[in-house]
Amino acid sequence: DNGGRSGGGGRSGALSPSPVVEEVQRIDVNPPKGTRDFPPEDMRLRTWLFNHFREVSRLFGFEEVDYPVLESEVLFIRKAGEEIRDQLYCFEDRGNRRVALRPELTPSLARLVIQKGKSLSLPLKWFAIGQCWRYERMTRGRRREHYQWNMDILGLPEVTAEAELISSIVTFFKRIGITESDVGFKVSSRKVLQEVLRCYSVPENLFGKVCIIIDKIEKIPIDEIKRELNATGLSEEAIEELLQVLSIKSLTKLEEILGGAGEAVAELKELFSLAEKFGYSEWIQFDASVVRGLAYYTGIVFEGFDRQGKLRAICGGGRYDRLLSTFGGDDVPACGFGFGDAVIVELLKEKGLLPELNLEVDNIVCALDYDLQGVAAEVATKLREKGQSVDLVLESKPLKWVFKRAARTNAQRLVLVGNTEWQKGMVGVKILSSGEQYEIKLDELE
Ligand SMILES: Nc1ccc(Br)nc1
Repeated sequence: DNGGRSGGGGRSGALSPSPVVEEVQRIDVNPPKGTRDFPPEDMRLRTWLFNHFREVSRLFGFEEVDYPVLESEVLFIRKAGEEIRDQLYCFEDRGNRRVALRPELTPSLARLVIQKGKSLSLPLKWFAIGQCWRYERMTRGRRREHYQWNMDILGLPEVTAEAELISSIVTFFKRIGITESDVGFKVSSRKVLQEVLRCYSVPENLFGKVCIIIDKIEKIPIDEIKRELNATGLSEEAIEELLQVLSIKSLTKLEEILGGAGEAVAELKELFSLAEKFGYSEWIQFDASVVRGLAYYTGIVFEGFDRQGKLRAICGGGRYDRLLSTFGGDDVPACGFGFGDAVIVELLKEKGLLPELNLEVDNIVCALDYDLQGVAAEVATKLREKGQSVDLVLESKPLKWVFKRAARTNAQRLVLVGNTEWQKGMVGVKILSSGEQYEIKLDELE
């Protein structure tokens, strides 16, 4: 029903009979397993979230970057037993190249920094929001893609970099109404682990593997953790000492155990002192059990958690000073974090903080006769040149239909182009919130 209005124009009511076509089997119109569509109402929430990511990144003076979602598989082949490796979305392309859909953004950043080499002036502060992938057996029915906000600082060995990154995440949380009573950061340093392992002369090359096993400490039974640690060659004594140290939740206690000479305690003390200055002391706590699940972290690590303990980690990050050399590049001190788009939405739902996001349009412009469609286009163009959004009705529709659409699109103003008014060079205007209506010359419309 095209509801044709008075006047010519528009297509005839009856469509010419379509040619006979064979029955077409309907395709599966759902997105591939583990992936999402973003219809308008979901896209509004995603845009709202990403706009906060971008605004915080801008406030902190970071530059936006991006990389291909498809990377050479070699970027992600690490032998530390990481889940991210086991679930790599990798395949052989038609040129017989081993490629992967990126599971994270940091290796791409490292690749680009090596590629740019000396042309980059350090320190660099880059941020990205990118879709990341995993290939997980759908038995667990979990998602295969998510968007991650990353912020990274390269070229700064000082702990001020980690302190700045945590400050940026706190800033983000505050902007969306999340407080320190909702969320905290568990902070530690892999140098704690390193210092314990060195006491038992555990070879450096086991460090990554041990970290990945320990990262599972709250996810699998402790006996399994001990078994896996034992399988790396750690002695029973070393395992016991390690687990003892990992249960420490106070920096003072850690200092008693490790002594004050090591880098781990010194760096963490500096971080907590900087947190005071940044004003987010209430948000962070030392927790030696935090190691994070990526093999390349070398120093301070942190993760955002919900204090009710209902959700998975909200975000996480840390220092990774040795990543570039694993790709044959010259090492550059580096730290960064990843912040996914899924857990944060669950948290906002939990806290009743999901924003009401409706479609907004300034004007809906409609010609009352199809012959005036050109004038309506002129009106729309003038308003758009003034920066006003216009939903231009592109067909002959009854006024009832126009009002219904105006209500659905939350249009602020209805501009009607009718012959009577247009004879006088005027258009009709109706303010939809108040019902006020008037005629006005086109060039006075603003
Ligand atoms: N790394 C990664 C990628 C995609 C999803 Br969903 N989760 C984790």
